[in-house]
Amino acid sequence: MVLPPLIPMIDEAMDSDLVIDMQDVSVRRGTNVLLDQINWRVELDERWVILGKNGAGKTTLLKLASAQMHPSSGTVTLLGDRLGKVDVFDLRPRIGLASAALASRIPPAEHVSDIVVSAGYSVMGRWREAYDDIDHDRARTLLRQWGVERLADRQFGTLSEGERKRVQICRALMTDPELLLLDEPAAGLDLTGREDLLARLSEFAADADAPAMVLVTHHVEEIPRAFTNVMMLRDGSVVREGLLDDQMSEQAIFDTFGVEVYLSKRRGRFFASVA
Ligand SMILES: Nc1ncnc2c1ncn2[C@@H]1O[C@H](COP(=O)(O)OP(=O)(O)OP(=O)(O)O)[C@@H](O)[C@H]1O
Repeated sequence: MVLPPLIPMIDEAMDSDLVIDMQDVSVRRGTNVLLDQINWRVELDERWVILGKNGAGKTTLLKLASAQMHPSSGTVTLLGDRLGKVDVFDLRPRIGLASAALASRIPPAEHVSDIVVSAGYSVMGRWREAYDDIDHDRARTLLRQWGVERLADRQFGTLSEGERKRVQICRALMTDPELLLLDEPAAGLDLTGREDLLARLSEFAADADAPAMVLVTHHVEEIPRAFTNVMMLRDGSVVREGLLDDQMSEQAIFDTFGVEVYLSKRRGRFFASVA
């Protein structure tokens, strides 16, 4: 009798810390190849930054990682469930997502506390659901942790861009997700707003109880301290992938962005200027 191979099955079953597993993933639209043969594994204790210029495929990658899109080919497994074989409506509450596209769907008159508390029901704002005290307590705690508790009763449309970003992160964390995806969280912020947000993200990323994190950005200056890994994308293909300190180099930036830079690292942060 021929026994089935046991070892690969055991490996897969035991790796419960594997949050994202993409194998040979491509996304095509007509003749456009948005992502080409991506292989990517994210573990629970990892904090990834996705770097690339406009059109590199970063948002497409996040759409796969947030179960908003299926690949044209290859396999995407999120939190142990394979896309195509799982009800994405069960999966999505386990994944927190903050992006400009989501923010643009928040009605300006919606109250901050309602935007956060309603995340558990995958609706925007209060709708007609009745929430438990425990939900309201969690929303308040998150708003306090991210420094925006005083805004709980304000309408979203009256907030500054920096305040909006932090409220979106609170909403993304409301369901206590195992994976947090942040699409350009520092975009549109002034220096103070950016540095405040990065400090908070750095502190959060260093917390061993925080979820796995993936942050998309165009700028190396926007990589928070305590981030561990990087994927650099260009034209839908991976240019570099691995530990941040191993992969970040002037050559890697040139290969990704097509521009020569001086790259430095100061107090745990990267800085690039054109050479
Ligand atoms: N539905 C579609 N049909 C055809 N091409 C598309 C479609 N959606 C996206 N693209 C193209 O795929 C490429 C990757 O888009 P994507 O939004 O993932 O890039 P990005 O790295 O997030 O860019 P940015 O930094 O500007 O947000 C772009 O060239 C875009 O024009």
